[in-house]
Amino acid sequence: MNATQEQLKLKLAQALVAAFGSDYTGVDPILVSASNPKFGDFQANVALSLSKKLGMQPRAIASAIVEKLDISDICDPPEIAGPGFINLKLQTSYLEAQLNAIKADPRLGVPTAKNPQKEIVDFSSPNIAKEMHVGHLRSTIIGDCIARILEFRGHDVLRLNHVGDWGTQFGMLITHLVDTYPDIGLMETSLGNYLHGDINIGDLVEFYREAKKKFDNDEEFRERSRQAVVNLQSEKEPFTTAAWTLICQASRKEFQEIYDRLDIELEERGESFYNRYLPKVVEDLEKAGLLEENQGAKCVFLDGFTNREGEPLPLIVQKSDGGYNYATTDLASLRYRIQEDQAKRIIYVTDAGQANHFAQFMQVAKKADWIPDDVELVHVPFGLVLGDDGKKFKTRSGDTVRLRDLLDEAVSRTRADLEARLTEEDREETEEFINNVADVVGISAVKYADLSQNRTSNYVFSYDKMLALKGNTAPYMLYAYVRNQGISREGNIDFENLGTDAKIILREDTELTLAKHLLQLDEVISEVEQDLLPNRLCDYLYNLSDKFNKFYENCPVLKSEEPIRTSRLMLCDLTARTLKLGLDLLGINVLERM
Ligand SMILES: NC(=[NH2+])NCCC[C@H](N)C(=O)O
Repeated sequence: MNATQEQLKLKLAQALVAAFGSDYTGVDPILVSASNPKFGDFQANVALSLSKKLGMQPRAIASAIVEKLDISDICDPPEIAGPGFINLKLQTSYLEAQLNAIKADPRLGVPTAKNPQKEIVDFSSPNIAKEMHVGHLRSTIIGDCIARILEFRGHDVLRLNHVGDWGTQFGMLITHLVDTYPDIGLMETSLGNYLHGDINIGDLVEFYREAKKKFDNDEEFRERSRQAVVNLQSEKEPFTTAAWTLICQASRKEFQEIYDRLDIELEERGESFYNRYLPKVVEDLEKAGLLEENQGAKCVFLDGFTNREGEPLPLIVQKSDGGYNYATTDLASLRYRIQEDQAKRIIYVTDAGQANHFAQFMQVAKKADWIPDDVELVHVPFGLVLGDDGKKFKTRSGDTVRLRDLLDEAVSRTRADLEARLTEEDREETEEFINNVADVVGISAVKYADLSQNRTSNYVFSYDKMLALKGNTAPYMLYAYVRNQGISREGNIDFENLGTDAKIILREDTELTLAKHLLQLDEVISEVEQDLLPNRLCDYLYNLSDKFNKFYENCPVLKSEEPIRTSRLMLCDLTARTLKLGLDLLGINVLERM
């Protein structure tokens, strides 16, 4: 609901009380968008719902409300239609005034949140020594977009990378490291301990595979790996800790390359961070009387999760060997984020496959009374990335796709398209220009393809579709911006120094439609802030460029007489700035030329 709607709602509520008395204070006037734009912009349906209570015909109720309704500064005189709808149509002068007010505002009329709060977005979160896969890519893109929108609204956002940097697999990785580089030694320095020697892990995924193979086949290796885990978890054995650090750093370097290319800011606080808080989780669950032993494991039985026999399922928080798991870590991190970070909303962005995990540990935390009433926990699930064949996205040979290769491919295809276009248009551009355009458009296409889908559904990854110049794609949106800028440039006016008498004037229907859409940005952004669906913003921007095109087809801009010429140029400029701001919130940089 935007400011205009809020104002209308308020005035309707006041009219209702004026007409029928204070018993009707707080009654919702049921203001919604008009079911048919022919009838106006909004309709209030309250008269129909009050008919029984008042013992009156809805149309009579509607006219009694309208009689007391003073909205002459916002709308044309209201009309009563059908069984008793109150139809409202925004006045052109009102729309003009609104646009003239936002045109000098860098936030384009989007207010900051009334109650800014601490929000944590837990996203990306790949696992050390494993490949960062397309699922992590989705989490990274969606999480970043959500964080950008919350930041724009003025919230204090903590972007957390909950990397999988802890667990029994590190035993075998450390042992394999020692076996592969027998010459390594420990250096103890004032800045901490590290390993020295000729170490070059190279391909970490391959390294992981080798370690796993030995672990599965060699009892002696397995035993040493177990000892390494014990050493690591005690955090007291410097060599093991240094080896672990080295492995994490190698992975981190690879992740960072991806983050740099995608322009992602993230603070790493991995699972290991919570190691020291794990025993206390179990202790406090015990104190809360929630803990039960089940085949040697400590667990909490869950409501609403049952096995095939219909018996309640347990959430294990400590395994029979004393080890902790993914859920224990999430319980510890949850407490830390509430108590230390003082978060009021914690948003977890992962694939829908983890929905049970989130529902389960959140249920346990609620049972233990660890979640204050003013704290909200939200799992933001997303669907799978599929290949053309409708199966999980893979390379032709059936391997998981490396993100680096995926981004390279998007960029090189963009480059090929661009070069073909340059030849066709007989245009010459520098190598630098071509590189930059290919990079921006290629990366943006990958991001936009992901964000423009309703995240809850699976989506089919297709280079052809995401790179198409037509349709709801990044290249199309970036073009819309460039074209728009081109018109403004040709108009040759200085938007920043237009003077106060330069005003937006709305004459044609297509201008009015565009104007109304431009004024809906704040509503869309607060919707995304609530329901965390970035595709709403993509849809908004796509519709914006569609409405702009219709306006541009219908209304001459550069050839118009003043003051219409300047007014229309200002509409172009506002559209361009709205596109730029919207794309920026999606994590996409615009180009001035392409
Ligand atoms: N707090 C969380 N559990 N965050 C998500 C972690 C994602 C996990 N590392 C994975 O790759 O699936």
